[in-house]
Amino acid sequence: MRVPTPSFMQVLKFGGTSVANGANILRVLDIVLEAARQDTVVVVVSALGGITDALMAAGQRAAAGQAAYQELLLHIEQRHLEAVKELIPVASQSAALSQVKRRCNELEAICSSVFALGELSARTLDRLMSFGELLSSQLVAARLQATGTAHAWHDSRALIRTNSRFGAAEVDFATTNQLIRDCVAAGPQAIHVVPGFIAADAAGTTTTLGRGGSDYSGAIFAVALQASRLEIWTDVSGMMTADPRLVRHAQPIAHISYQEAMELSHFGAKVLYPPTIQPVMHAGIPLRIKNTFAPADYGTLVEVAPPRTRDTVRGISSIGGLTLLNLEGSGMVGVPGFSKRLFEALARERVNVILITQSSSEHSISVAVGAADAERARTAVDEEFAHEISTRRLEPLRLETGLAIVALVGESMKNHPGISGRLFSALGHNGVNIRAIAQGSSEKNISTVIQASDVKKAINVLHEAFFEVEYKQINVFIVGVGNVGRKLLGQLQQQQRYLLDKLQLQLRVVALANSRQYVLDPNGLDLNTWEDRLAQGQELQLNDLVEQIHALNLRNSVFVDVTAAAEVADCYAALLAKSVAVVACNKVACASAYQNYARLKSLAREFNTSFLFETNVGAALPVIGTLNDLLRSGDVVQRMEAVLSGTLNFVFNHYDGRRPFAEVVRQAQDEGYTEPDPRLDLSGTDVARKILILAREAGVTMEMADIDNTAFLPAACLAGDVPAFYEQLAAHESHFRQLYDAATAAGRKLRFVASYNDGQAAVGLQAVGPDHDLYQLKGKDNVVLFYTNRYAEQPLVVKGAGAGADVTAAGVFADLMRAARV
Ligand SMILES: NC(=O)C1=CN([C@@H]2O[C@H](COP(=O)(O)OP(=O)(O)OC[C@H]3O[C@@H](n4cnc5c(N)ncnc54)[C@H](O)[C@@H]3O)[C@@H](O)[C@H]2O)C=CC1
Ligand SMILES: N[C@@H](CC=O)C(=O)O
Repeated sequence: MRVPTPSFMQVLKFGGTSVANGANILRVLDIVLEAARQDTVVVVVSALGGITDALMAAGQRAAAGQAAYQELLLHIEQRHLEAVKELIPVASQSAALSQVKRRCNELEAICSSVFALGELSARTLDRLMSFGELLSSQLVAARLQATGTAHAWHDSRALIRTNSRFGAAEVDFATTNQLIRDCVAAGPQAIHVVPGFIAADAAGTTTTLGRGGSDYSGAIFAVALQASRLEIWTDVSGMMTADPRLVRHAQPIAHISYQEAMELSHFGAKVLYPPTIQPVMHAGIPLRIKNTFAPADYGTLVEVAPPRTRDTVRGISSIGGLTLLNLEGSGMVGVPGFSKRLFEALARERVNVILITQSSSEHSISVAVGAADAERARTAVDEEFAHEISTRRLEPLRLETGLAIVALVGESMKNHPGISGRLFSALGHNGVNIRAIAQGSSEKNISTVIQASDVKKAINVLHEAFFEVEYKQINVFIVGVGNVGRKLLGQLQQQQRYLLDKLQLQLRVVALANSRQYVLDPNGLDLNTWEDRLAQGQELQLNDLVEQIHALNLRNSVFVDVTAAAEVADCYAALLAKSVAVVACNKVACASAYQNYARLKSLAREFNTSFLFETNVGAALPVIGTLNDLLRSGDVVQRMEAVLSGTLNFVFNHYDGRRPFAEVVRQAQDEGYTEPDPRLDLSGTDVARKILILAREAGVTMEMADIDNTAFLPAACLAGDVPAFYEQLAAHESHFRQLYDAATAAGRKLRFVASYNDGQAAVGLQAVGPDHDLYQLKGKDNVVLFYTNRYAEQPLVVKGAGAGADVTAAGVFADLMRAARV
């Protein structure tokens, strides 16, 4: 790299949005005049935003015999005439207006020839497209003229010499440098205005430098003039850590090396046309990206040795619209020349290879190419290897479509172990499947090939992992807003600020549903107004909701089931299989067929997500967590004895014959301890589910039918619906009174006990004496006694409130935090 000699020349290039209309051009000229107070300035101008596309479309329409090309020409002319009127006082408009008219007449003539011939060659297209930059640069010059500012306008076709590769011409730098120096450096003016993008071949025929080529024109002028700097003025404040359209918290990168800028620009950071960097890098010219609409912003300085920052990754970028070509077969192993033939076949078809990866077994090579090239590539490669395919040494080329590359870029990555580990773990936790990986030995770029539909999620997840250490977004979908759900929402609302400030966690409730309706807002619902929003929500179809959760594909997604519904539990598998974490206080899934319970747990493991249900037993008490801790540390559960029903404990602690049994049960329901259907509590089913879940968590394969449930309710109480149940409880008051009196007479208390012993589980009512561990259990408390190898004599005891909407909601909240891996 050469150290440039001091120069008082700056090259400023302005993009299409910067010169989109008269008002913007005035901003541009403020910037130019400011720069010209110190240095000679070369102003490289792009076409007005949207004009190049309009010119191409006009040419294509004309070639297709569509007279409607004229509408586009009219539109192009109007845009420029309007700009003249905005820029130049009426009295002096006529010269500029007639210049626009003249250019547009030329344009019309070319288009009508294309129309007559029905053909648009690359050469003619270059000619057509050149009008965008010719017109825009002349507008800028016309304004300078009108304000009496000394300047010179030059036609870049006389200054930049290229070969005749129309559409992406290659520059002859030796001739170009001389032409530019002779013309610009020799001129007395402080401001030189030139059209970007266009050039000419040795015969003087118009060529173009590729889409985005105005940046490249800027670099060509900067190098030829040995400018002190090149500034690319655009509509964003520099290169960003990620595409701001995809990542809300993307930040401008203040300093970046040429190499990193090159990597990022190749990988879709559209602010800079990739070929721009190479020439200025070799000439050692600093390149600055600035925002025309926020000129005070620092922007991005591309330089040799940017200052070190704590960020090892400089930016994250992506390219979409890719197809992976997979060449596989045992015939390649140990045989030199296969890759050469593969790449030659692709090169013959002018297929641009974007990424290459080969397994060390040499059994397969994967190559990412643009989707538009894929079928041509398939034909070329299958023809090249026709013999090997027919003899089954190779498989026909296999194509995987709908892919994209997401890449981490940063020169410091090579000095930091663990970058790829963080990348894979962040993507893995979010169910982003990596189809291929490439990392050069220079470690400036780690590229992953993933499904295009995962790009937004992947970039956000990686941005959080590498740039937002202090900030993580959790997206929550809550189904069920009854007793517990409502309390949960209240707790989330109350804690949202705390979570953000203290844990740097942005917890967003994206969807809410009850049995009838749901409301979904990808930006998160306001928890102060959720009831109104839900009341105006859409009719709930659970499958639709699940599909929408998949389609949104938000990072760190957690589905929370606060219902008692089997159909909601039936959704878990589909969610877990897409790496959406599931938190449930609904016990249906874990108490369903063992096979289903085991499958859900295995899906969570397979898809690297969480299935959490601590509140299934003992509400927020750490029962399942404690059991898991015992097992993980190698202990073995021998026996469990427990009171697991808050409702039944409340009922037997409050019933003394003075108030009817039915009334005490009603109170338990009113206080929010019972299941939505209280018959599940009173019948012992809820307790049977809980001991089943504990036994399963302890490693036992068991079904509901294996649990011995000694009911204490007369059968008639369960014969009808809930109102009938209460009527029957009242009708059988003497039965309950008898149970109570018998226990009291013996100095005992009634407890509904769940027990597990050596693979057998049972639930039933017992009258326990004062020396029994369960005798003193107050109110709605639950207790679990774990007898294990380590806790053989005295059990490990977990005890406390085992029911109630508030505590249950808190337990769900805690699981939610665990699922978010906070
Ligand atoms: N209350 C407690 O102490 C504890 C309760 N639980 C569990 O919490 C869950 C919820 O209990 P509660 O809030 O008392 O029930 P609830 O009856 O008050 O509320 C249930 C909610 O689920 C909704 N829902 C019902 N079926 C639905 C469906 N098919 N699709 C979508 N939404 C549906 C309802 O509209 C309602 O919003 C139950 O599974 C219960 O076992 C767990 C531990 C303790
Ligand atoms: N209905 C249950 C609530 C918790 O699971 C109970 O009473 O314990």
